[in-house]
Amino acid sequence: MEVLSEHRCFGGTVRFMRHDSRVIGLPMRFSVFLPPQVAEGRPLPALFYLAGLTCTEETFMAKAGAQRVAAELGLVLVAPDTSPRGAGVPGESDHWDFGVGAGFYLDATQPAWRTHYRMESWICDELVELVTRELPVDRSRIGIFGHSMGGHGALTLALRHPGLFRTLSAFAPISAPSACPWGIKAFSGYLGEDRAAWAAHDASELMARQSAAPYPGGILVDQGLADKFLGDQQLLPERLEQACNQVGQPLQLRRHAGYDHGYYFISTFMEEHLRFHAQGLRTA
Ligand SMILES: N[C@@H](CCC(=O)N[C@@H](CSC=O)C(=O)NCC(=O)O)C(=O)O
Repeated sequence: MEVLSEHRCFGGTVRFMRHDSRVIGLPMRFSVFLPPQVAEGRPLPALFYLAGLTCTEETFMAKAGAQRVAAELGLVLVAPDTSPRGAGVPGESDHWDFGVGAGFYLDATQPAWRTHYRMESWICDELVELVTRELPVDRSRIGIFGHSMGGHGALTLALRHPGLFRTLSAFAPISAPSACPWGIKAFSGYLGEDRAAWAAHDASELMARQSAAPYPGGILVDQGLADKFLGDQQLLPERLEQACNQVGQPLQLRRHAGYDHGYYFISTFMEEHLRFHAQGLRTA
């Protein structure tokens, strides 16, 4: 693991990191925030944040305003990049919502993409292993959250890997990707036309298949009502709400008048998400 840069922040440290990923077959970047409590020498709870389309490992650290409260709560923050970079797939940078910056947190199965576009295995296998080995992180107390495409990632990775992430929340997640233009484009490209394969990466469909509530302590989702992408039917939070109701999964889906899709919205509610996770990870 190589430290690319390091910045003091609220008594802790923001680090930008790169490592040679075995799973992706390329160097991958991520950022971490280590709170001041690392000096106490005990493993700390950690939160993985998955960012949205066009973002990098820097977006969350620079824009979400999470470090002050994470420093107070003693939470390590980990923010992975949103796709492989330099895979060399023809046309991979031609679209802002597919390819580079748009890995959709799944392992692609289609020939052009499947060698390098393996974001699910990178995060759930390699990165969790790496940060728990190299940083003072308690593997039994990891939570996950994310925004938009990253909200889809947080929800699906949590549901697909029971027990890995103890707490779960999202900002304006793509809640039913099989039924929205972004998801249909990404799933067709990465997974092909088999709709059963899509369902296994669709948060609402995964939730509807649960036999019991996977997060009995609840899931927190915030959604702005002035979000352009909500109006464009890209997010479909009502489908997640319906699936949660169906299986008895407690969901706090908070709809906020006037807020859009961007980081002004995210930073407004960031503190409440951090406290929600810290509370859940304390009792984990
Ligand atoms: N270029 C796009 C807008 C891209 C965009 O809004 N990305 C969002 C995530 S959208 C879903 O995953 C984002 O987080 N952007 C980073 C930011 O700093 O706001 C367009 O032209 O509409």
